[in-house]
Amino acid sequence: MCKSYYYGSSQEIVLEKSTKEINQQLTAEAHLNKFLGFAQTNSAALAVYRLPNESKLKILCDLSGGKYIQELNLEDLSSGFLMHPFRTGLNKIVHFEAEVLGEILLTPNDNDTTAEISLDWLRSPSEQIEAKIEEASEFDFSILAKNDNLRSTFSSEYIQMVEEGIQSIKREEFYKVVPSKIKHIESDNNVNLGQAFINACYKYPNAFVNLTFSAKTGLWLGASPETLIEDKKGEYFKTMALAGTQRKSEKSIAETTWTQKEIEEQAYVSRYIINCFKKIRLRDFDEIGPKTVEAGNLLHLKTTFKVHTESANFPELGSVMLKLLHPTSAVCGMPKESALEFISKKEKHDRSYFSGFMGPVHLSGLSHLFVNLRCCQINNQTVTFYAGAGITEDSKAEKEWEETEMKCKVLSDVIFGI
Ligand SMILES: C=C(O[C@@H]1C=C(C(=O)O)C=C[C@H]1O)C(=O)O
Repeated sequence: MCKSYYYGSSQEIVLEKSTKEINQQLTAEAHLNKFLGFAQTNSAALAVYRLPNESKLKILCDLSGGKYIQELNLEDLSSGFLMHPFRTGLNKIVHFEAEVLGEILLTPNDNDTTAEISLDWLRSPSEQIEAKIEEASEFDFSILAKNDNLRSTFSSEYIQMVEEGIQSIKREEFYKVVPSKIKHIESDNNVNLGQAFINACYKYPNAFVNLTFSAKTGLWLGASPETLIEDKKGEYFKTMALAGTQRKSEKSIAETTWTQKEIEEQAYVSRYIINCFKKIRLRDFDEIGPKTVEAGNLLHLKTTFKVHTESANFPELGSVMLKLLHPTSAVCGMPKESALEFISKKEKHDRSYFSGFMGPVHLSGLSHLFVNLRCCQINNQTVTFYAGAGITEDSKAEKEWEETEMKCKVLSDVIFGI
């Protein structure tokens, strides 16, 4: 067995494949379930993810269980995975160090999850840890928190919140707000997380599919369509304005039409991003869109913003923009402060990591953070789905409720088939 690891600076590791493969007899889902069991029994933090349109999934493990970050400064972080809640306070920013890194190649159009799949180490654990992963027992859901006092948001409550949002917009308190809801589904603690993750990878090829676990953040599964920042060192910086939602129909993407309400709703997000650029006097960027894009069974409007880092001469652009962007008007509203105040007053649940952001940092020169959407938290006996919808003056409350139902379905489909 030959292992070869190439480390760059202390902050950054350059990923090179080692030639060692373990346990050829396992399927991809079985590998993932073993890692989950290992992380739980050894108090480690685990992030499994598949970047949009990639065929490889990455497994990242921090044996110390991850660290709390008080003040987020992207440049100070070492190679790893970042989890940031919607609002800090009760929930904290947590960084998982890339101590152990592996990858699995998912073959295209191969829905056969029973196929044997090899795991390649990019950063290998010790022999002792490897043995522990191989021997790991099943993940025990009954050790997770029991959310007895939480219940699903009623449609009547959500509709009332939307109506109140529309009234506030008419009073010119803000232009746009994004109220969210939660939906609990009983699980009997029999969710096959590995299988749900692999299903999501095949079903949502252009999403950021993620499965994370740590005692500090809990257990989350998601398939996000939205980049918050993509920062490729010395090359480019990207962000996107994603908003406006409709169900995918028979029509082709080119034939899809949008109403004034959706066009305006998405334009607010674009304008918000351009305002952030203005604040730092950045004028030289490419603006691509708005274009119609698919996100599972839904369609959105998307504008991509790209900055060539070298010509902009702004080495800390990623960090600076992250602070300015979050929470964007795609998940909060515009102006940010008054929309946030509305959300804090009216929503009865804690958003936790939903509509926060997460993703790999400083891995092969790339930090790619996604807005945590189309996600759920898995607890003891329940799975909690989160979804929101952008409200403008022309919103129809019942339609917005239906939109949140469709968004919850993105993940409930891969977990429960409903
Ligand atoms: C808030 C969510 O999604 C966001 C809101 C959208 C909208 O209001 O149309 C569309 C995409 C996302 O930016 C969610 O998925 O929960």
